[in-house]
Amino acid sequence: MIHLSDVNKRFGIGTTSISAVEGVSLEIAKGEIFGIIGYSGAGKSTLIRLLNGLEMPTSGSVKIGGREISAIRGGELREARQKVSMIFQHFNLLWSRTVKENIGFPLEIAGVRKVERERKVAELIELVGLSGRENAYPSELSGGQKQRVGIARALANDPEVLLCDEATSALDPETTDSILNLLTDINERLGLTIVLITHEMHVIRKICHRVAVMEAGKVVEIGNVLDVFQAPREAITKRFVLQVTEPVETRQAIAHIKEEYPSGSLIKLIFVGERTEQPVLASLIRKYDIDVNIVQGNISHTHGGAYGTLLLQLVGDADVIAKAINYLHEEDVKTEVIGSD
Ligand SMILES: Nc1ncnc2c1ncn2[C@@H]1O[C@H](COP(=O)(O)OP(=O)(O)OP(=O)(O)O)[C@@H](O)[C@H]1O
Repeated sequence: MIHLSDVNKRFGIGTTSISAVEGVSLEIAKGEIFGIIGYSGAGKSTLIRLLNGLEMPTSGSVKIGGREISAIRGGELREARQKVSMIFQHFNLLWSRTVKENIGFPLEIAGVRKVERERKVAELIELVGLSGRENAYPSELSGGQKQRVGIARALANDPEVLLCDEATSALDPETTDSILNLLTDINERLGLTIVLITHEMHVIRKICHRVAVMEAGKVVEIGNVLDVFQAPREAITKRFVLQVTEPVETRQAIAHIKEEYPSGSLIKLIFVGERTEQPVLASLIRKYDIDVNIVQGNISHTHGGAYGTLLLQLVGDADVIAKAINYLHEEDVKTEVIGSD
């Protein structure tokens, strides 16, 4: 559906030019939810703007549905752009228009007749769960409802690709989840390809099939979300994964435990897929003469399956602890020793 080949985008001229996107090649399949994560300035917005033809690459090729966006102009480019819609962090709604009128706006521009427009708007209002709010103005809506209007408006022209630019960054966690559920639902129902950019790993974990990590204009890591969670390669990816698996409180708790209980070993167990449901810990306690303290545990659900971590403090003879860790390996549970006396 989307094909980028060695795409570069530079801004400015001569020595003052800056490379916003550098040597990016990637393919996004039809119906995929693809996430691009990176810190501020990594080049995410520029990359997403290259996908809807708002920016043209300095070099390289950007193809959507087989059409070379960087090679077409005028009416053909406008038509290609209609196949790619976008939603924004701050919704970009028209404040003087009602929900209905905002959603119908792209249809009005496209010259769709009133009867047909009203039918389509009613269908979209139902799809995004805004029934009853048709005549409200944006100022009367919550953040989540505003984004629902943004989504409905983006879907009005039956796009093939939906680009989401930090679409949940201005929302609270609960509303974020409801919008992410809506995007998943739309992806499944309409087979829509979704490309989203974010700086939050939670968003990637919750809805994306694959993820690309961007740093200084380059894609430094790419893969299935579950694979990246299990085995992040780059330092920056590890930091993003920690956002979800080890929040700041956990890191503080680990530091505290290391101080309070300097004996034994502090280890992290990583469970993937079906392993998250097996009683490995109970067997460990039964089999080995060690004390086991549970420090923290959580399970994250991704599109590709479950991913869980458990932090344990093992206290006992060093060789028994080594045997216990070996047993965990035999049971296919990955471990990481965080500290030992
Ligand atoms: N129109 C422009 N002119 C000059 N420099 C630009 C332009 N747009 C982006 N840049 C620069 O390109 C780099 C990448 O910016 P970009 O906005 O794509 O990053 P980002 O990952 O989306 O960050 P953010 O989340 O803060 O928007 C930055 O150094 C930025 O200053």
